[in-house]
Amino acid sequence: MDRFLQDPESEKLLREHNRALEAAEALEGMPFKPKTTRDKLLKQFKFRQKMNKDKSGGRDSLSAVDVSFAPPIYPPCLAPLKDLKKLMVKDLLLETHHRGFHILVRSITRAEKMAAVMVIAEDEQNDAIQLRILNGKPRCQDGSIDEGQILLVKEPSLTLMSDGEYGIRVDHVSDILFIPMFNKMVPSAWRERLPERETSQWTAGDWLNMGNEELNRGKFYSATEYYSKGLECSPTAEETHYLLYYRGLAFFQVDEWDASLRDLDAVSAGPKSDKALRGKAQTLYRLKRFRESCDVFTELCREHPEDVGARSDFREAIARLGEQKKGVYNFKKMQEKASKTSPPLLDHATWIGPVTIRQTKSKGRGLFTTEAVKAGDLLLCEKAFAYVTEHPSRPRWCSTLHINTEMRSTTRGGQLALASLIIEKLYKNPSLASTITDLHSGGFKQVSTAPVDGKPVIDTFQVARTISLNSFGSPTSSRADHIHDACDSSRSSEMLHNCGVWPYASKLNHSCMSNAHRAFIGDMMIIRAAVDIPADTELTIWYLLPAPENQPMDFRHWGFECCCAMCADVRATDPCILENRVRQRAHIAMALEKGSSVISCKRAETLIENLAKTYPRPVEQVLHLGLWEPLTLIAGVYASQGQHDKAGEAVSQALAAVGFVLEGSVEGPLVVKKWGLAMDNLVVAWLILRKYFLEVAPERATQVGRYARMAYLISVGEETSFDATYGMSLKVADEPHSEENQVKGWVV
Ligand SMILES: C[S@@+](CC[C@H](N)C(=O)[O-])C[C@H]1O[C@@H](n2cnc3c(N)ncnc32)[C@H](O)[C@@H]1O
Repeated sequence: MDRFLQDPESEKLLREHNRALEAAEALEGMPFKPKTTRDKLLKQFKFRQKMNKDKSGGRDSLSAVDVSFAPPIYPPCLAPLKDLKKLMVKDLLLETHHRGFHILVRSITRAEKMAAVMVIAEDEQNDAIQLRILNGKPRCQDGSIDEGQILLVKEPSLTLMSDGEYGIRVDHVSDILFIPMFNKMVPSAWRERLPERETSQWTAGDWLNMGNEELNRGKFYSATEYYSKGLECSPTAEETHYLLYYRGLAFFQVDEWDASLRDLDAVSAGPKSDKALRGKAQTLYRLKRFRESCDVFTELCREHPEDVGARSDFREAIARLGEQKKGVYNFKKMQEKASKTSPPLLDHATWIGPVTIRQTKSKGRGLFTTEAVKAGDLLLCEKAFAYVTEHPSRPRWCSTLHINTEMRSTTRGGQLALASLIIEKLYKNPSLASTITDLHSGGFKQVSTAPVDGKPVIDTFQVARTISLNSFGSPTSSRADHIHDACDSSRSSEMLHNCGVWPYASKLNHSCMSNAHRAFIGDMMIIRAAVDIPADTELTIWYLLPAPENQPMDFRHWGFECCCAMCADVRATDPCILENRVRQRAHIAMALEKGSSVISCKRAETLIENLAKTYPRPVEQVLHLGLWEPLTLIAGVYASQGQHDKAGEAVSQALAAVGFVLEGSVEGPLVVKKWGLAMDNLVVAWLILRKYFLEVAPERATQVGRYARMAYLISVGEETSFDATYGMSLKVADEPHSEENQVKGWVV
């Protein structure tokens, strides 16, 4: 999740922006009289380019002071180009959306990529203007627009930019068209490279050669335009074959898999048909259509057994199909890969387990079990549809700051980048659009998604709203997070510096009394049952961790109020009692912080008893969540003193407070009859209990150790790394107590 900033600096920025915008709005409809000349605009732009380059250590400026602001919501242009009249820069009106018009310009600088892709462009009358493309860069995957590129903006909006200059702002990717030089709309004065009289005589073969030249130069978009033109010029069967084949390859290179597949599908038997088949299989793989990918690989291997290179790709496709069908993953390898790859994008398939999407009574859709499952069972393992990383070590000045004047908020974080990534992916591959448009969008009024001028229409604001309701922050791996938490209980949101969208898991609703738990390995989300769950039961997760002080949880961002027993109880509880709980917890923490003397432990015990009295209702009716932390804290202190009986007693009480029902003890086998909440340091709690059993009934300790593993499986998503994480600690715990045996960081 993005971080909402409330520091004075951000507040000031928001106020200044609001003032500037109000002043700008007062000028709506006034003629645009540029206060900055063409030369000055160019000079300012070049200065900014240099500053960015310096800040990013000489690399081109993909990072810099990124400030963006969300304008009032407006829909993308739905009109075809033929219905739009042409405008010049001098015709533009301030703070106006020029519905029914378009403007044709030529970039006179290279693009600068900050929060937006920015260029200075001129019209045919040499009037220059700043142009900013936000939320995606469909034609410039590296954020670059070459000098001389012809651009057409549909229904342009002239508005005040964050730097105080007026410019054309493009929020919807479908509102900007990249016009090839040979297009008839391009004025002859701008056609330096390809005079019209020349290209009008070209044959399909000429276009093919020109396309190949562009392909070899790595200008893939440009190449596709030449091949497309060639296909319009009555090509021979052989030329058609090559035009489609190379265009398919070029589309593949720029991640336009829908178009690539269409072309490679149409390449019939003939030269390069083995390569076309391989390209097709790879494209289907990218589209996660693993069954079809395997079918094409099978055909390829049958008809071209000499193509040994295809076999390793085929093996990967088979592995993905296996994951998709059976839900069997090599979690150990996944952990290794996630720890070594940045961003941690893992090449794995999604497995949908015994779950299905159904309508709930009051929460929209939800995810339900299709059969009874046990705590720890895998329910879903999903690959992120889109995922971005914002490293916390990234200096403040190069992190995106987003000002939303309408929502009156200033945020910093990855959601803006995530929205851009998704917009780009959908624009390039319309077949994927419904994955996002089907998600809950909080009642956002959707525009028609029918293509216009042969291109999909993407509403940026709809995607942004959907992302804000369906994306989640995530650690690079829950294991790393788990280790961090166990060593330092002061949980920091800075750990959640990645964010992504997992469309299937997005159907999970929240409950503080959740019965499922999500974990991450890179961009794979792993959902496991946190308790035993009957068939046909709605699964819920935590959107936010339940507050231990039992303050009412704030879900206004998602537009609901949690109705779980704990939240209902908090609402019904006298605020003085809630305040008392906060005070008691602070006193307990202070008592235990002061050292582990007998007196401080005794005082902490008394305070815990007092805290317990603030929960008048029995735990069967409402959990005593606020007791968990103090009880596990004191258990850790007792364990470190070798007082395992007291430690075991405190853990048993802590488990009961969060809903665990244990049966048996020293006399009989210890069995979890009912699982409670999947608390963060549950594993450590079980390990303290295990140590107690090692002292009093060693034959029971193994079972308790299994529960520790189970808690780890639920929390981290997999169990294979348990020994590496806790092995040393367990070994130490099994030995007689001594000061030196404490593994730094672990409380066991
Ligand atoms: C990520 S979506 C969850 C799936 C959603 N219910 C759907 O129909 O697609 C988040 C939205 O679900 C709804 N929601 C989630 N948990 C809820 C709860 N405990 N009570 C009411 N609504 C809830 C809210 O509308 C929230 O904005």
